[in-house]
Amino acid sequence: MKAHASGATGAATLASTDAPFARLVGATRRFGELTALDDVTLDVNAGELIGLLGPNGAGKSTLLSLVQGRRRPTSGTVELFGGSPSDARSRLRLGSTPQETALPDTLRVGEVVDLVAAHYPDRVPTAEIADEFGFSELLRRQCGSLSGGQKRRIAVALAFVGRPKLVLLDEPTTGLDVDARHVLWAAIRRHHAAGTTVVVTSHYLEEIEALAERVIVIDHGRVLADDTLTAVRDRVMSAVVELTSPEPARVAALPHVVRDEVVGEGAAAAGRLRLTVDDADAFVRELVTSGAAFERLTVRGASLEEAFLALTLTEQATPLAASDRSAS
Ligand SMILES: Nc1ncnc2c1ncn2[C@@H]1O[C@H](COP(=O)(O)OP(=O)(O)OP(=O)(O)O)[C@@H](O)[C@H]1O
Repeated sequence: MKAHASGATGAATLASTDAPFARLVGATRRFGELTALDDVTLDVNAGELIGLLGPNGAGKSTLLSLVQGRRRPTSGTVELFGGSPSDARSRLRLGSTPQETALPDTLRVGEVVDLVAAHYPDRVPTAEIADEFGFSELLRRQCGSLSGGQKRRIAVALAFVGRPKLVLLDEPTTGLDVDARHVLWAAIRRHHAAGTTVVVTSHYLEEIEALAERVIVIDHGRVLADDTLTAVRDRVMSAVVELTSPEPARVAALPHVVRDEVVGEGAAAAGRLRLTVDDADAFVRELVTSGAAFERLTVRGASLEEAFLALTLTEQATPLAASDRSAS
């Protein structure tokens, strides 16, 4: 795993400092017995657009809350702009959207935008931000009358209204339809191109693919991968192969098999194997060359859950026990 990203964007040169905008070193956060974040070390550098990808409960929000200074690490350190995340000066350079949007029901949308913008020395004009995030027609509406998706769009826009250097977006497009999602993605990309550093969390691979240049995959509080989008996509793009074979242990031991299980019940399903492989074409070539008997082979793309699982197993390089292979 690498802790520093290439930051290969033109926007990186706009930064006034070489220090990372955020730095976590061995950051661990526990809630009682539960370790939500486990020994995380990474930098967020100026100009990056980072996707934090992980399933529900992976620790994404916890990581953001440490950077925002809303929570403290149980152990390890977290810095924001080279100082404490709870320092008010640091927060002026930070924009964020809470997962649960809480806009005051009785205020008009335009009033809320002005209220939030008033905290910042240099703000985006209301009409401009509304146009960019697609809610110009809502400016005079009371927040209480808005749909969940409309509130979501406004909440994300609020993260950018003070022209912060670093924006943290926690699942920005949850609950949005495809069109609204695309409007938001375009606005996020525009702000990034103009020099804003962005960290966005999601459990949708599609969203991370649409936005991020660097991807950090997190699960059970641990960083499983931290690399370019292309490199991470290659690794999570595993496939699931099913086949029936009288010699399952031999098939499961072939190269490219990351995970194996026997599926189905009863005699009819005996020898039916489900394999997660990191390269389906290469696996099938190996299978044929091996001479192992097989029939009824099917291949499909792995679900994100299966891909995460495969990634976890690859990272830990867990040897699959022979007993697992023959388990029913
Ligand atoms: N205040 C809290 N008290 C106890 N447990 C918590 C608290 N906040 C988070 N957790 C637990 O920590 C783990 C990580 O949660 P976190 O919200 O960071 O995950 P996430 O990746 O953001 O998930 P999601 O995608 O569902 O929002 C989960 O098991 C969660 O239940």
